[in-house]
Amino acid sequence: MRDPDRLLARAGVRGDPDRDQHFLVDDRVLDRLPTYLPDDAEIGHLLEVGGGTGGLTDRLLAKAGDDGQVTVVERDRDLAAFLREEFAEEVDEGRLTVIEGDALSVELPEFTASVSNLPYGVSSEITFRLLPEKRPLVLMYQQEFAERMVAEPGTSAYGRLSVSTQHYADVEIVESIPKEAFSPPPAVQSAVVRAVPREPAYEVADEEFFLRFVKALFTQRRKTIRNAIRNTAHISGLEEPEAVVEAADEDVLRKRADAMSPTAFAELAGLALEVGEPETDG
Ligand SMILES: C[S@@+](CC[C@H](N)C(=O)[O-])C[C@H]1O[C@@H](n2cnc3c(N)ncnc32)[C@H](O)[C@@H]1O
Repeated sequence: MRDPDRLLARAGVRGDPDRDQHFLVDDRVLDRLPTYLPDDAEIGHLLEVGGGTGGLTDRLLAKAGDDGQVTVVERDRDLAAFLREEFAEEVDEGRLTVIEGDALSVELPEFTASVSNLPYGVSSEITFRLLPEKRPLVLMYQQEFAERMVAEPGTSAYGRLSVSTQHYADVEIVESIPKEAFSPPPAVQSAVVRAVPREPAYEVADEEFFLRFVKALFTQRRKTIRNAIRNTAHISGLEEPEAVVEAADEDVLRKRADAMSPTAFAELAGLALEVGEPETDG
């Protein structure tokens, strides 16, 4: 395996925190990251968002093996050029593709799994690009963000992020990473989250509405669901919030958003779609 300190030296860069550049320089952490993929994950095509100086790219190429491939998306032009040069052999063999561009807007390949140390400034947006692809993900975040993703109902960290993440996948924090594992060290501790996709317990016909509805109800997390549905129709886009209140179970209406499981949210969103006449973008 390539030494991450040497890669950093060869790349001749200093990570720039303003551009979300914190490079992993701890060999042991780098070695462990791919091992967090579930045992039955398909390894054929691994995606890495934010390649940096290539420490993780190197491990992913080893994980993918001679028959597999890796695609790295890197926004920084110099780093993308460095990756192509450093891994020239793998690029020539067709085992590595380096896409220079913004992971929020470039076309992503059909990957089978992703392992990435995400740019923290756009963690949320990237996560919601990757989750709907329904592939296993091992992603690194700021600790506090990771805790919100995996939080359970009734806890202070539970919110919109927890519900919308857990709708798509079973998620858990598999490791916390100290700042010293990075160069330059970020301001806060990091955590690795494993997300294993599964069929939602309740499929909502319009996912965009579901996410908007959850967002709306959490703007009033201290109110009952009954009042939150009524008060947030301008956010959820429900034309007939009262019809939803009439059709929903009393047990649900009495709860607060932070006590509702992701499945309960999905069921309520399904009902709201049926009777609440939500506005649609189309
Ligand atoms: C936290 S660093 C991780 C680098 C490397 N994977 C590692 O673990 O050492 C994030 C990387 O993402 C890149 N980056 C930042 N914003 C990006 C974006 N919107 N799209 C693609 N790459 C981005 C940065 O230039 C940086 O190299």
